[in-house]
Amino acid sequence: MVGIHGDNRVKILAVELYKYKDWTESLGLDREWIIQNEQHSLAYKINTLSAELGAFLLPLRYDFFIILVDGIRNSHIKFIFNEIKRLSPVRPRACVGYGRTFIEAQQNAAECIKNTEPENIGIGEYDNEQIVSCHFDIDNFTKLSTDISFYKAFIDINKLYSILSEKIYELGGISQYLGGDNILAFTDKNNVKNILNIVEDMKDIKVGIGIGSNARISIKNSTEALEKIRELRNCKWRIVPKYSI
Ligand SMILES: Nc1nc2c(ncn2[C@@H]2O[C@H](COP(=O)(O)OP(=O)(O)OP(=O)(O)O)[C@@H](O)[C@H]2O)c(=O)[nH]1
Repeated sequence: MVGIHGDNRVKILAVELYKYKDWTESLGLDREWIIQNEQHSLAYKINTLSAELGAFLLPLRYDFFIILVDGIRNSHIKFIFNEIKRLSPVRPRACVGYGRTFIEAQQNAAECIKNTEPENIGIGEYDNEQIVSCHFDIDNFTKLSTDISFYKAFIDINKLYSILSEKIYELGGISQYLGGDNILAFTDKNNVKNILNIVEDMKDIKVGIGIGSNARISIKNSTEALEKIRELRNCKWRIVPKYSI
C-alpha cells in the first residue's frame, strides 16, 4: 500500500522486556555474568527463529529490541512473540510499528507499547514494503587491528558507529553494530541516494546495499554487494539487485 503521503511504509516489531530492571536487581550483586548469559542466550534464540522466518533481530539495548518484520505474515510475527514470551526471564510486551521511516515506525510502536499489557502484542493489518539494508565496512580493518592493536581498532569502530548511526538516524534509519568492522543500517528507498552521499564523503569506508522482500533476503543481498566491492576494489558502494537511484 502506498502511504498517505505517497510514500511506502516500513514495518518493525518492537519488544519491551517488562520490568527487566526488577529482574536484574533480583539476581543480587554477583549478577553481571548471569545477565550477560541471559541476554546473549535470548538474543541467540530470537535471532535464530527470526532468521528462519526471514526476519532479523536488532538486539539494541537487550531489554528493548527490534525485529524487522516486513514481508513476514502476522501469524509468524505472533509466533515469534509467543516464543519470546516462553524464553524471556520477564514478561514481554510488543507492538508492530508502521511508518514512512524506521524511526517513525519504532516511535509508533513505542507509543503503542505504552498502552499494551505485559504478555500482549499490538498488531494490525499492514502491507509490506521492500527492505533496504546497508552493510557498512571499513577498509583494511584487519590490518589496522594487527598494526595498531585490536583494542584501538575496537575504539575506532565505536567512534565511527557513533558518527554513522547519528547520520542514519537523521535520515530516519536505524543501525546496529554487528562485530568486527561491520555496521548494518536500514532505511527506506527514498534515502538510498543519501546513504551513498554519506559514504562518498567519508574516508576508508564502503557500503553494500541490499534490497529484498524481507530482512534476511535484503541483508544477504547487501553482503553480496559488499563482497563484489571487495572483489573489484573499484568503488565505495554497490546495490544488489541493480537499482536506479
Ligand atoms: N558481522 C560480520 N562480520 C564480518 C563479515 N565479514 C567479515 N566480518 C568480520 O569483520 C572483521 C573484518 O573483516 P573484513 O572487513 O573482511 O576485513 P578487512 O581487513 O576490513 O578487509 P576489507 O573489508 O576487504 O578491506 C573480521 O573480524 C571478520 O571476521 C560479515 O559479513 N558480518
